[in-house]
Amino acid sequence: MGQRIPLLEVKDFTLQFKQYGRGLKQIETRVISGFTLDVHAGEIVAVVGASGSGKSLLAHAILGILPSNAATGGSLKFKGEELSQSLKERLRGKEISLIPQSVSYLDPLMTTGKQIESPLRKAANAVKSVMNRFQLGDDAKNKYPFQLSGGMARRVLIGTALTSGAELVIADEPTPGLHKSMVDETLGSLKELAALGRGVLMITHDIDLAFVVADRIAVFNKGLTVEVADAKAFEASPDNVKHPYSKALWHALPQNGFHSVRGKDYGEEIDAGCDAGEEDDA
Ligand SMILES: Nc1ncnc2c1ncn2[C@@H]1O[C@H](COP(=O)(O)OP(=O)(O)OP(=O)(O)O)[C@@H](O)[C@H]1O
Ligand code: NI
Repeated sequence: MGQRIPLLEVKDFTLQFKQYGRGLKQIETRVISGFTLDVHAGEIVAVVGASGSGKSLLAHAILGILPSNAATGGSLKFKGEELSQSLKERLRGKEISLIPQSVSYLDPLMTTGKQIESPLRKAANAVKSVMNRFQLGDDAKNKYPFQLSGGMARRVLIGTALTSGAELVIADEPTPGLHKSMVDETLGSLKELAALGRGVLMITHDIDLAFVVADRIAVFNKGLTVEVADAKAFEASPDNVKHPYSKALWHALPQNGFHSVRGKDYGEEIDAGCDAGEEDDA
């Protein structure tokens, strides 16, 4: 990727929570330690890690939407500029867009059509094509979030991020519960964004999804990057990755024998399965 300045640069990033223990004693819990990663324009980088390992918090830190008891260290830069809270707020939804993990991020007071339209001003054609692509027909357009099924709400979130024109799209577990065809549309859309020169950070616990779209895969375990690997090489063989945790993720895949690795080395059971419950609205 040469000397180009990355779109997103995460360096020695740490995240901890202040919580009250017994007797009002404050304790700090470290969730992310020394995380380093960059995303260049035109590439898809996946962050793969187990549930509860801090992946969503990383996304929320980049967007400036962390809970108030969180404190961070290290550096987050967008196009070479340190991301202060005020810069994050200026970029959010414009140059940096999030496909959130939870559908509760939809604005309850805005119809589907308006949500998808809102990051833009008047690109009616773009809105229409996204609505068609994600099977959100004219009837969906006038619905409010409480009237949408889970799968439909998820498609609205994806559509909203796609029309935003953002240079960096962060997709936090974008596909659970979607039909296979919609999973393919979503992954295809992320690839198109990268082909258009945008950067995509895709967060997932499902390494197979990462193999389908990512150029590079950052393996994340308990808030630490254990390594950043070339996606194609990683998919081809566990010999192409260095860390035992990455190798174990590969072996845990169904097509590689489903060797679930019990956790004494990693502190948890590695689950490479996909939790894809089928979409509930068709
Ligand atoms: N406000 C908070 N105070 C204390 N701990 C928190 C807070 N919010 C999140 N955590 C903890 O931080 C950890 C990481 O959470 P996060 O949601 O980033 O995980 P994740 O990797 O996205 O998991 P999943 O794959 O399930 O989405 C969790 O163990 C969670 O309990
Ligand atoms: Ni998460």
